[in-house]
Amino acid sequence: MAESQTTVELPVLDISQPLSTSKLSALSAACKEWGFFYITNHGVSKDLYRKLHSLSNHLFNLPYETKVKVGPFSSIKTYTPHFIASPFFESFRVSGPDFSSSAQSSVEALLKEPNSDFSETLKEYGRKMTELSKAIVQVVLMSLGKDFQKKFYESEFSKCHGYLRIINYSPPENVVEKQVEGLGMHTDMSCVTIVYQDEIGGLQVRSKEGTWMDINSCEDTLVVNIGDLMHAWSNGRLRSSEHRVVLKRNANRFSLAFFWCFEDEKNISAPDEVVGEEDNRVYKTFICKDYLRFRESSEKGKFEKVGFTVKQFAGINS
Ligand SMILES: O=C(O)CCC(=O)C(=O)O
Ligand SMILES: [Fe+2]
Repeated sequence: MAESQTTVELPVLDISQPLSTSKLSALSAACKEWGFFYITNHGVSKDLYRKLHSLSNHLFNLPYETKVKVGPFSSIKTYTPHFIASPFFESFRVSGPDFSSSAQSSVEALLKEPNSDFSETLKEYGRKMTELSKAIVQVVLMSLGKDFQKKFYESEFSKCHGYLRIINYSPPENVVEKQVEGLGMHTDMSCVTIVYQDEIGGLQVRSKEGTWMDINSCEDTLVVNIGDLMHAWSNGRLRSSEHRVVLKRNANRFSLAFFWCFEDEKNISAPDEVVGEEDNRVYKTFICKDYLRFRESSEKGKFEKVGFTVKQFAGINS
C-alpha cells in the first residue's frame, strides 16, 4: 500500500458562534473539494471522551463468545465482529433517538450485573451529537446558498435521525513495517457524519485525483464529513468523499462515528434552487431506504471495495 505523505488543510469552524462570511466561504470550498472539515467548541468535554473510551474498552475486552450475543446473528445486532469490515475492526452500534435504551439493551445482553453507566453516558453523547448534527446541517445549507437554511432546513431535514458507531481498531503486530487498512475505502450513507478519532490519527480522505491525504487528529476538534445522502440532495455540489482508516502504529485506535441520516421513507431530490438555473440534474429522485438496501446488498462480504455508491444507484448518465 502506498504511504501517504500529505496532510489535508481543512477549515476549523467554531460551531458555538455564528459564522462570518469568510468562514462560510471557506466551508463552502472545503465541502466542494473535500467534503470534510473540522469543528471546535463542540461542547463535549475531555472527561466525557475519557469515560466513553473506558466504558467502551470494557465491552471490547469481553470475550468473543460474549460479544457475539449482540452480534450479526443475534436479535440485537449491535456488535460487528472482526473480519466483517476488516480483520482489525470491531464496533458497537447505539441508535437514536433513545440512545439510552439502545445502549442498555446491548449492556443487558453483555454484562451479568446491571450497569447504567454506559447507557447514561451514551444518552449524554447522543444528545450532544444530535444537537451538533442539526447545527452542522444548518451551516452547510448556509454555505450552499443564501437563505437555504431558512428555506430548506425545516421542510427537508427536520425528520433526520442519528446512530453512533463505537469502533476499536486492533492492528497486527507488524504494523510498523507495513501500514494496514483498519477500514477500507468507502463513502458514508449519511447526510453528515461527526467523527471523534483519538490522538493516534489514521483517518485519510482521497483527493479527486486519487491521492490519500491524512486528516490529522487535533485536540478538542471533531471531524465532520458529508455523506452520500447530502451529496445527492445537493445535486453533487457537496462532495461525499471516499475515505479510509490506516493503522500506522502498533496500538489500539478508538473512534466514534455519528451518522446523521434522512428518515427511511424520504424522497431524496435536490430542490430546483439547489440545482440552479442550468437545470443540470445529476441524480434521479430516490427513496432513502432503497439506497440503504442497495448498499447493504452490494456490500456483503466486501465492505472494503465499495464500488457501489449513490452514483451507480441514482446517477443520471453514469
Ligand atoms: O474510525 C474512523 O475514524 C472513521 C470511521 C468511518 O469512516 C466510518 O465508520 O464510516
Ligand atoms: Fe466513514
